Amino acid sequence: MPIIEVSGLRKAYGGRPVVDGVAFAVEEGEVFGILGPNGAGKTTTVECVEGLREPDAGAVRVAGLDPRGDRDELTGILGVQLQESELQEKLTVREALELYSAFYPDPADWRELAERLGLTGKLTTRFGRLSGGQKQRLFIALALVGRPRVVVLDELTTGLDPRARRDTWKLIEEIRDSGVTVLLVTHFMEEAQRLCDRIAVFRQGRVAALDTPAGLIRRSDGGTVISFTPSRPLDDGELAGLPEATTFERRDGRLTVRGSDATVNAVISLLARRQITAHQLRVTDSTLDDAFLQLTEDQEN
Ligand SMILES: Nc1ncnc2c1ncn2[C@@H]1O[C@H](COP(=O)(O)OP(=O)(O)OP(=O)(O)O)[C@@H](O)[C@H]1O
Repeated sequence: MPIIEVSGLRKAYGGRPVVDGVAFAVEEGEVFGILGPNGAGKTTTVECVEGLREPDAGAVRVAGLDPRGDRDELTGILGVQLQESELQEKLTVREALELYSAFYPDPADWRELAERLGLTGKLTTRFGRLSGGQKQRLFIALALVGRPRVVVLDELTTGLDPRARRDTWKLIEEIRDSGVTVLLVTHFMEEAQRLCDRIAVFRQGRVAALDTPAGLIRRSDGGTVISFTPSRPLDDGELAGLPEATTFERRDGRLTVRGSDATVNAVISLLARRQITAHQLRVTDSTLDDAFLQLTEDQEN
């Protein structure tokens, strides 16, 4: 049984639907990503999962519980990343951890969490004096202190420097490895590609696509990209005849061909047959960025 089930979810503000028939199911132990342009309905959806907003229609279940009807029970299962404003500036890290531990009957050892999150040296520091990255670590610790089965992280690494972001990714992987299910809203494609087992791409209040990162990339026309500067010009007719090639373009003498592995092999044998050398040859996979842009290109913000 999926640990999170959302079906037919609808929410409108002032008669304007912002979530319009969203459905997805998250399996226990997954890192499930929600991607989408600004205003696509991601936060509204996760807040319905958290029980913070009331859907107009549809059903949400977390471990079989109704997030609004079974709020008390849900608190023991679901860990939610806090927003900054929800902590007082003067609270120290230790006080915050102790306070939140007291909310749960069987909390995790907050000292161990602080250690795992690199906060041991900051226990007496007031919240208002923590850096952005340290605050994020504290929010993760607070989301985990109740030993949740599911954590919801909404734009967790926004505002973090590249190192803090990478450290946070490692943490999410550790959380996942300890068996916790993670629902992750993010705008960072690299983050989604690295962390998520599956991703729902939202567009205008609906799920435009739901697949693994690799599956989403495969669906886009991108595929594999080979680019090189040929030592002699290549004929358009020969390029057009390459198997599974979707597009080719020339810029400043450099040729870029999109297609599949078969296209790449055909390009290499064509070059060998014509005794053409490929300078600065690069073969890359198209990225989640490409897939995301294609899936969401017509959303009006
Ligand atoms: N309380 C509210 N009252 C009126 N409109 C709202 C309210 N909350 C959200 N909206 C609108 O609903 C739409 C979806 O908002 P939501 O926050 O769910 O989007 P999002 O996908 O999380 O966007 P972002 O990536 O910018 O965080 C937006 O157009 C937003 O302006």
